Amino acid sequence: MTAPLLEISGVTKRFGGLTALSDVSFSIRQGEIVGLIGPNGAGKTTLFSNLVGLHRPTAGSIRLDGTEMVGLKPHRIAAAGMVKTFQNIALFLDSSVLDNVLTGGLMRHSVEEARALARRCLDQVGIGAIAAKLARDLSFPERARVEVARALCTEPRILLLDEAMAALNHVEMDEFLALLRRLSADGLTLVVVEHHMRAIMSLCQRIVVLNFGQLIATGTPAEVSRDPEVVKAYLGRSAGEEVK
Ligand SMILES: Nc1ncnc2c1ncn2[C@@H]1O[C@H](COP(=O)(O)OP(=O)(O)OP(=O)(O)O)[C@@H](O)[C@H]1O
Repeated sequence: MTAPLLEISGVTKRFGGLTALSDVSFSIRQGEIVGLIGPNGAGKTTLFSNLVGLHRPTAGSIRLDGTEMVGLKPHRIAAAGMVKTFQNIALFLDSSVLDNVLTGGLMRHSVEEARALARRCLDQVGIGAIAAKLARDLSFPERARVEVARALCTEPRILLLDEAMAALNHVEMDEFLALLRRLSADGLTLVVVEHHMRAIMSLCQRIVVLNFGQLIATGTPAEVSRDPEVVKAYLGRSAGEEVK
């Protein structure tokens, strides 16, 4: 058994009197696709923010390939190989797709190298043809892909996707899922927060369920979808489909 790529141990996050995450522990192996689900307010976004250094956990440890990430600034964590895409896609609207994506590469590369890398990342996500388009003119599916390309331009080992499929219809979502499967096949480790249950269940090998900041279940999609506590907290309300 190889050591986990990401090891989350006893992570607690309090905002004043509110405990958004309570002693959360789980680990992720290299190459896995893990889904993170739970009702609104369960702590999913807070966990992502703690993982990438936007928030510092009140307690606990986050080890990436054995190295402690707690206390590091987001750019150091990104340089170590862990980045997230954003729930509300924050692109530079008056810049081209290529310029938006190359910002991800400037951490390690010169502008020229970052531009070449950005072109490869755009090709990787299937939108090389729209490199010159302004971000403000993009469709939702294009935006979702640009956001992934920008994250890929940081050359991550593990990519956290925060509701990247929220604005997509079913056909667009299936195309996006195919992209994520390709990235996974290329060796990228993925953690996906998503309310679309069909997407999560078909994509992920393993699912972690949060409720009121606590980890209440982890297992394969089949295991968690028949876990009585998960059904009560989350799935029961959705009849197995989209929840919001
Ligand atoms: N910066 C903050 N200050 C205070 N409370 C916060 C902050 N960020 C999150 N919270 C609270 O922490 C809890 C967890 O919120 P979080 O956004 O992580 O949940 P979530 O599972 O991502 O929900 P959703 O599915 O709605 O995005 C909520 O009660 C939320 O109000």
